[in-house]
Amino acid sequence: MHQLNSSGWMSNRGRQIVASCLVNELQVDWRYGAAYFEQGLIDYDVASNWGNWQYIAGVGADPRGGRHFDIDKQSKMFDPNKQFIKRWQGELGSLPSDHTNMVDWPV
Ligand SMILES: Cc1cc2nc3c(=O)[nH]c(=O)nc-3n(C[C@H](O)[C@H](O)[C@H](O)COP(=O)(O)OP(=O)(O)OC[C@H]3O[C@@H](n4cnc5c(N)ncnc54)[C@H](O)[C@@H]3O)c2cc1C
Repeated sequence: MHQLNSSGWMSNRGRQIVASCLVNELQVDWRYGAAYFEQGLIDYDVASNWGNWQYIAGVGADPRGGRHFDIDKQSKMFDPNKQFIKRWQGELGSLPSDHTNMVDWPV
């Protein structure tokens, strides 16, 4: 979220992970996340954004559930040396890796 907030961009994997986190760990209505991405993404596109949020939330045209990303597993697979986390985590850098909160979300 720090990357999105400061640059307006995030990788596809990052978007999927934070969307899953908002919906599953934080139990927030996916539409708040989609609206937040809409105002923050430099490549915002109505169909890609809202369609991908629906996909992660398991609603819409393809309402299959179970798209819950395991944050620790994703981190170990794609950021094993925690370079990305260290680069973007900012003031949360000293907290445990399993720490999730709403500090960067507009809720
Ligand atoms: C929750 C969420 C919101 C998103 N919102 C947007 C958005 O507002 N605008 C947007 O352009 N993309 C959106 N995407 C799709 C995707 O994240 C970006 O297109 C991708 O990150 C762009 O990076 P890239 O150019 O390196 O693409 P690459 O990963 O190299 O892919 C090449 C091209 O394929 C297309 N593409 C790749 N993955 C997706 C995908 N999951 N859905 C649709 N197209 C894809 C893009 O046009 C991209 O330029 C969203 C994805 C998620 C999970």
